[in-house]
Amino acid sequence: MTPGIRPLVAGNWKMNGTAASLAELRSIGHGFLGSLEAEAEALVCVPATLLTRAVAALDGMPVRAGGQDCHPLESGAHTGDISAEMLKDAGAGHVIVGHSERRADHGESDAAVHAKAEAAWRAGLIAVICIGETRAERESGTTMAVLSRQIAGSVPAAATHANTIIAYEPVWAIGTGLTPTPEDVAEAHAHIRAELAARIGEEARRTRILYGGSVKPSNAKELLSVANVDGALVGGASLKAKDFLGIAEAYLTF
Ligand SMILES: O=C[C@H](O)COP(=O)(O)O
Repeated sequence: MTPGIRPLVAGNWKMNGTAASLAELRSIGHGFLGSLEAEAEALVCVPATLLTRAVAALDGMPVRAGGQDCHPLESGAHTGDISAEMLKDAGAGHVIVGHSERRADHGESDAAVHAKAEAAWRAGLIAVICIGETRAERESGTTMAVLSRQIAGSVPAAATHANTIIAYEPVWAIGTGLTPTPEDVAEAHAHIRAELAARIGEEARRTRILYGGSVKPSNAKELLSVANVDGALVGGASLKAKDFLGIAEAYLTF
């Protein structure tokens, strides 16, 4: 947690979900009404096929819907791609860019992620920029250097607390049930805050830095209480309302 920063619990449904999943989304929305909405903001980034229906399902509830990727350009001959403007038009408020699965599956470079973050801003979306080291990088002791390189390459210098959220996701912790120790999370988030300050100045103090990677109700309190952890980016556990709400409920205990 960071004094003065309102936490965000964000879900990433990845390539999961059909119309039948909207009931879970509505349960997430209902669950945030009242005491949870007082403590934290909520976002669920759904597949593009569900976005308009997700926005409708969450109408009147304190949970936003977002996208999972965008093309750098506004429109054009790019079969299968979706622009930030299209996500905005569908009702998104946020878009994830540079998730490690996209960096790996689609060869996205830091420069590509940088361009996507600027595209998000152009469309009026908040960019959730993902960074994080692989297992090999962790084991070779280069985690902090990797994070520095990714921030320098992926985060545009015009980033502000209002248009950007950083998500620290150690690649080896995603979907594995493994998590870094609280001490390791603290070290990484403090490093990210310092590197952001060097890049974007004062804005870094108010910019959210989420932790992602095997966050569950059982470890949420330990991870979310770490200094400079301003929320979570949740994959698998965001698919079930009970688990997602169980994670957010950590904020009722601080
Ligand atoms: O975007 C979310 C992350 O990749 C974390 O996924 P996970 O919670 O399934 O480990």
